[in-house]
Amino acid sequence: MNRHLPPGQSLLTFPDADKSPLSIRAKALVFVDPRSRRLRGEVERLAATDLPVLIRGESGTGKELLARQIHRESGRGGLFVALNCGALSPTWAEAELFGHAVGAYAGSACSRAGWFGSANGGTLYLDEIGDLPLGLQGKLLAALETREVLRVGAQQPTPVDVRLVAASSVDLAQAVAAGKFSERLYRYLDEGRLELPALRERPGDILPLAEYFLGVYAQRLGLDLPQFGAEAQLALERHAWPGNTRELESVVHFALLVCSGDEILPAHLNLPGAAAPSYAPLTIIEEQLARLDARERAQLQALLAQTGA
Ligand SMILES: Nc1ncnc2c1ncn2[C@@H]1O[C@H](COP(=O)(O)OP(=O)(O)OP(=O)(O)O)[C@@H](O)[C@H]1O
Repeated sequence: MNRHLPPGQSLLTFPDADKSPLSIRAKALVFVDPRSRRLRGEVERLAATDLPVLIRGESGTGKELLARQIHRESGRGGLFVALNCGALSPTWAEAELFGHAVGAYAGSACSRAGWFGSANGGTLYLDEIGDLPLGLQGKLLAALETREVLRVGAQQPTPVDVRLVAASSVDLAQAVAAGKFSERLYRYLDEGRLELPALRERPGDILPLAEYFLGVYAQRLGLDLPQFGAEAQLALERHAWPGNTRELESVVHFALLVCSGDEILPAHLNLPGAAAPSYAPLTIIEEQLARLDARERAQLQALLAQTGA
């Protein structure tokens, strides 16, 4: 694994990853491209402060992994609580985020802390913060600034100490200009800004990430570790990766599953424009043949023989 990684800070492994609440995938951060290495320095600097952080980056670039790293390096003892703002229920968003008191709703026999309260002493990661309803944006800012939260139906505020790390795939400055995002919350978040470039803008990360994922999946699936052939490496480097690191991870996972030898070829990557994989059409043809009667099968086989398939 990581045969081509240069020595030094390129792979940051999490020693206690198995014991931590981090996802099974998040066992390391691969930073090889000069832009990623610069980012690594900014992450270290911001993690040591108590500043809120806004991570801007396309979907699948690794924003959540970066947010987890900020929490890890901050030394905050509480939980890392991750929430996608687009997944909040339109009806219950306030109670989901800020919690509720006993009896706030019919049948609510106990109080709940909500996502915000659950991150007390830790870090609240709000993905796609631009999707947070405008009314809640003001309440979020008030809770962060006063370090108190008023649960739905409560008479008294509850003290909370939460560090916010937010992420957005859209330009929040434009959302502010369009009246869709609170300017005050934007200014609050803008104190700690991290730009996570798209994978195509940090090409030096592509092969190290691919090798890292190959090693992770080979180990997890108990498979021998193949190598990326020179042409496959070129295909990986040439692809534009619209789905960023998440897309690369699934391409590598797929390649490992369909590669039968010890070398991954461009066809195994199944990238648009790459050589057509040899296994898929054959499988489809075999399936089709099995469904036909003897006469149809003979006709199709004759046709295939003519076309050379
Ligand atoms: N530098 C990296 N090193 C190792 N793995 C990475 C790196 N960046 C991203 N990944 C992996 O890529 C996948 C996508 O990352 P993540 O979920 O953090 O992206 P995201 O930007 O938060 O995506 P979304 O915007 O869709 O929520 C995850 O499996 C993550 O572990």
